[in-house]
Amino acid sequence: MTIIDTAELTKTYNGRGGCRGITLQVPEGCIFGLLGPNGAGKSTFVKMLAGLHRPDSGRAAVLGRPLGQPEARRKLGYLPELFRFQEWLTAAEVLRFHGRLGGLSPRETRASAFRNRIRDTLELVGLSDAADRKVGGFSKGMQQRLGLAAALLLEPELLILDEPASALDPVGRYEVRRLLKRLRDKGVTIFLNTHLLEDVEELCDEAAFLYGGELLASGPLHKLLGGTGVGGNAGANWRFRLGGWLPETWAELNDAAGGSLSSLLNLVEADDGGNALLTAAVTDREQAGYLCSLFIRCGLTLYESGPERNSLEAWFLRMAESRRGGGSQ
Ligand SMILES: Nc1ncnc2c1ncn2[C@@H]1O[C@H](COP(=O)(O)OP(=O)(O)OP(=O)(O)O)[C@@H](O)[C@H]1O
Repeated sequence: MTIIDTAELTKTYNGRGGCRGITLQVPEGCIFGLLGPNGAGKSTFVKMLAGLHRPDSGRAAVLGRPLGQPEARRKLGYLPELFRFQEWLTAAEVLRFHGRLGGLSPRETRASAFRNRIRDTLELVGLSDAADRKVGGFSKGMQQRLGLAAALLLEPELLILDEPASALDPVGRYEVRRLLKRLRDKGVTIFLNTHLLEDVEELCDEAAFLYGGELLASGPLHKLLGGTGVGGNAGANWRFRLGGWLPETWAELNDAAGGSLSSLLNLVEADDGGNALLTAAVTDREQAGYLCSLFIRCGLTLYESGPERNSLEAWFLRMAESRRGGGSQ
């Protein structure tokens, strides 16, 4: 099922800025990253999805229903880019208030099931100890965690997060990444607007790139990166550091793989000590895992295997540069 489906969606501010003609599909159960430089139109697009901005033109459906319909909004969790909470309330009280905003009756928000839900949600975002503290005394990172808790509170099917980790320290970012992966595993679709490319690289199955209010590219991440030829070989997006490499190793690996290796794998460098760096254009993690098992079967030591670092950054810069070169701005 397509969870977000837009066609030529447009919103400008008195004819300026915003975003124009955005046609985008987000499949169910994925983490989708929205990328683009400052002022690209990302937040404008996200606000339309969340029902906060009315489009000037175009069509969109969220969770199978037209934008802004209460039925779809009930299944949607939203963390805005700029949030402010009632400083005089405690964290638990803020969430109870969000329960009311989400359509629960006063009785329902006082029920023990909902109190437990508040407790569990605060635990999910690492705020258990702060449940009864006033939000006015929270650090920015704690407030962002509370914002995430508010978005998660009513167990949404779609989570729209506008810069969810911008105020978090490295541990907080790691925890949020882990939480988002767990939610995806449970079937929640996550739409992520972020400048943190390492988060996109690690989390996102698909992504879109906005520039100057227009959509320049969208699709599965490995296809987007592959299309630009970023990396050691055309489309390389995975790297392996190996030990025990000998001059005859390549031929052995190729035999073990049935002769199909050169279209997939690229030997970037190998030294006399047997250390080798290889890159590959893999289509998914399973294919990277297959290569790892191949290396081990051939007696190599696998020191490192993971996404090619900075490939997304290189892609991002190229996309922005190509557009600037094209004189669109
Ligand atoms: N309320 C507003 N009134 C007038 N112009 C606006 C308003 N909100 C956004 N814009 C303009 O629309 C364009 C897109 O802004 P938007 O905030 O959607 O971009 P963004 O990609 O989210 O940027 P950032 O990464 O800096 O948050 C910008 O040129 C911005 O100045």
